Amino acid sequence: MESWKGKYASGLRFSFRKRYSTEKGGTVDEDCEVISIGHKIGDISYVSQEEAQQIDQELFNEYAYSVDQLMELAGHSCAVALAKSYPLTSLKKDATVLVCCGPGNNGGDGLVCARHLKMFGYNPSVFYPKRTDKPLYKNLTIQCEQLDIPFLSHLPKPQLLSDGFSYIVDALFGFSFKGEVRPPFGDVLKTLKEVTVPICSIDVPSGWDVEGGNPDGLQPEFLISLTAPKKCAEKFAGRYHYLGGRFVPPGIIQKYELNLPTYPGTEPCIRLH
Ligand SMILES: NC(=O)C1=CN([C@@H]2O[C@H](COP(=O)(O)OP(=O)(O)OC[C@H]3O[C@@H](n4cnc5c(N)ncnc54)[C@H](OP(=O)(O)O)[C@@H]3O)[C@@H](O)[C@H]2O)[C@@H](O)CC1
Ligand SMILES: [K+]
Repeated sequence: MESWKGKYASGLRFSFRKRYSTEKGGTVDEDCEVISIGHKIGDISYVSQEEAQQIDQELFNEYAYSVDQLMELAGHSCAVALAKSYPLTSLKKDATVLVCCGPGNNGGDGLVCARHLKMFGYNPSVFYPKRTDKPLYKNLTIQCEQLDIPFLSHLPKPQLLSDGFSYIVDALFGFSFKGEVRPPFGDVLKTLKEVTVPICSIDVPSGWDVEGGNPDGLQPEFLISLTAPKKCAEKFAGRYHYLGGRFVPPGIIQKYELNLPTYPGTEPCIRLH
């Protein structure tokens, strides 16, 4: 398992020696290492909502990535992390999965993830209640439809969901979620809270404050943080926490003093715990 334990290779690394005076008048030296200013070794970065949005904008505006590119990498890393956590052989024979997609880019990640899950041999369905007319989302929807991925017209009751799906991917809201949940998503979140199969959240557990979390909200079993974990991820108590979205350039890591683990080999994701 490529689990990560306090090892950092990205960001800036500083070694220095601290000298302390002792009560008896002598001195004691201590070797210290700091990875990225402000973070002690062993600390992983958790970014604020504002930082996440700034990084997002910089990737598009300064680094010239398109949203399609990053969404493809992000959604692919989600599908890989899910396949590692819930291998086909561990699921019921038909390996049915429901992907719930929201109106923004988190929902777009969900559509990409559904497509890759299908390519990996899973049997995804999509629930996508609030669509946009933007070509990117229309294309992602057509790509799924062309793979015979069903789109549900309504969300079944919790019992039916628990009986019908091995796990449910929560791609409703990511780092731009703010305030009280607005319709129709209040009912969706209420239903998801009652299912007994694992909930797997992309980037932020939906309905959680991006920084403060939500002790009364969804309690996912799986979370994949994209780019860098958001502050609310410190409150994640589920079984699988992954980092994905292996596209953060060194300039962003340095500017935002990000302390992130090194992805092993060619992996698009890494398990944090
Ligand atoms: N660079 C990266 O790291 C990359 C990030 N990526 C992904 O993008 C995600 C961020 O996407 P995002 O900015 O589009 O916002 P997201 O969180 O999907 O939600 C916005 C939508 O939610 C709605 N909404 C908000 N609050 C609400 C409420 N209380 N109740 C109801 N609705 C509410 C809001 O509605 P509106 O305010 O417009 O009415 C809007 O429609 C990020 O988490 C990651 O998954 C990757 O794709 C690529 C690389
Ligand atoms: K989510």
